Amino acid sequence: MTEDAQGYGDPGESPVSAELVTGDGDIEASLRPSSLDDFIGQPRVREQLQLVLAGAKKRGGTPDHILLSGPPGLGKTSMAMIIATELGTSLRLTSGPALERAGDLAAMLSNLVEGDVLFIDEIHRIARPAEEMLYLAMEDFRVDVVVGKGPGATSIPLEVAPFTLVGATTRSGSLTGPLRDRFGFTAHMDFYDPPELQRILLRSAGILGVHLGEEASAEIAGRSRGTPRIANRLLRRVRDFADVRADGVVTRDVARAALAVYDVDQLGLDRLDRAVLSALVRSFGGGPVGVSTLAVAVGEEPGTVEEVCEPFLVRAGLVARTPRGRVATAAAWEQLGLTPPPEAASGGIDVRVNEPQQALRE
Ligand SMILES: Nc1ncnc2c1ncn2[C@@H]1O[C@H](COP(=O)(O)OP(=O)(O)OP(=O)(O)O)[C@@H](O)[C@H]1O
Ligand SMILES: [Mg+2]
Repeated sequence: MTEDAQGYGDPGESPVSAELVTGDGDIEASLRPSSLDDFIGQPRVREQLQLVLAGAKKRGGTPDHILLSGPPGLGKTSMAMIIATELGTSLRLTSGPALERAGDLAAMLSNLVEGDVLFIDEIHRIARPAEEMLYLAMEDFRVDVVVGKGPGATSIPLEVAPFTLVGATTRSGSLTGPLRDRFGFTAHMDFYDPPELQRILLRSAGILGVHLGEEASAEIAGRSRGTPRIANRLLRRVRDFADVRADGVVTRDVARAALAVYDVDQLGLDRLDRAVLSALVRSFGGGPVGVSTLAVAVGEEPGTVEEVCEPFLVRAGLVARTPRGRVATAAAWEQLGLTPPPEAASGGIDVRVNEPQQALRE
């Protein structure tokens, strides 16, 4: 490890990490939207869910099982809680890793009351025996509990009260086919655009009692990587700065100064992201270069570069993955204040945001 490398700190603790980190917990709970109307963004998912829930209510039954899929910090847990609230039932919460043995799940299922929402977070990490038990429970609202071992083992059928399973996953691709097929509805959560993040920030500021100006909210929204969790975290860092070094009011300049202290740039890149980008452009002429070579250049583990930095650099259109290695796009050169060589890949455009406008013009 070089000294430089230590300077980046633990990537999981970066202010722009999308993962839940120490200190997020209690605050996040207080910032969760509590109804579908309160939930900002994801208009398609909200409309679809509204129909699923209203349909079930009208028929007086339980809704289909629901899978919420999408990257960390976009509101899956919040949405699961909203589903239970909207149905007027209670939420029983567990997670894939907690369901190690089938017995763990059987205990959970036998305690359900009719209409309950069973929320299994990180459902892709559920152990195989529990998963197989879940198939039957989802389909027929019963489970077979095996008692004893070997030839003397008997299987006792157990009724389960009709319930709605809500599963959340950041990796819907790792779900087995049979499990995925048993969900009647899958909601794909997508990254938020800056105006939506701005509304989320203004709402959070209201709850936390932070004086957040319109321009300041735009400044923070632009650096939040499309992720409400990051937006809310940056808001808290900016609030600290405003309370300690200013008069508590978050203006655009206060937000900028605060985010500079935390090394979060205009695009929401942190120090390690910028180091990777700089190595790619300055040391390797823009690539192509292999991810492990790139990792050595910044003194980080290849896994960290690949899983922590790269996804956002690619999404932001700064880096392209090619069969020959990683390549800097023209936007990456420009981001570093350099003139891109003519052969640099274009990229650099957030296709998702631009698409609808494009369609309107045609
Ligand atoms: N649409 C939204 N409106 C307002 N706040 C939101 C919204 N979506 C998420 N948040 C906030 O972002 C934070 C993270 O949301 P949540 O915990 O639901 O994400 P998640 O998708 O479950 O993440 P993970 O994959 O890490 O479990 C919460 O504090 C929540 O209040
Ligand atoms: Mg969650």
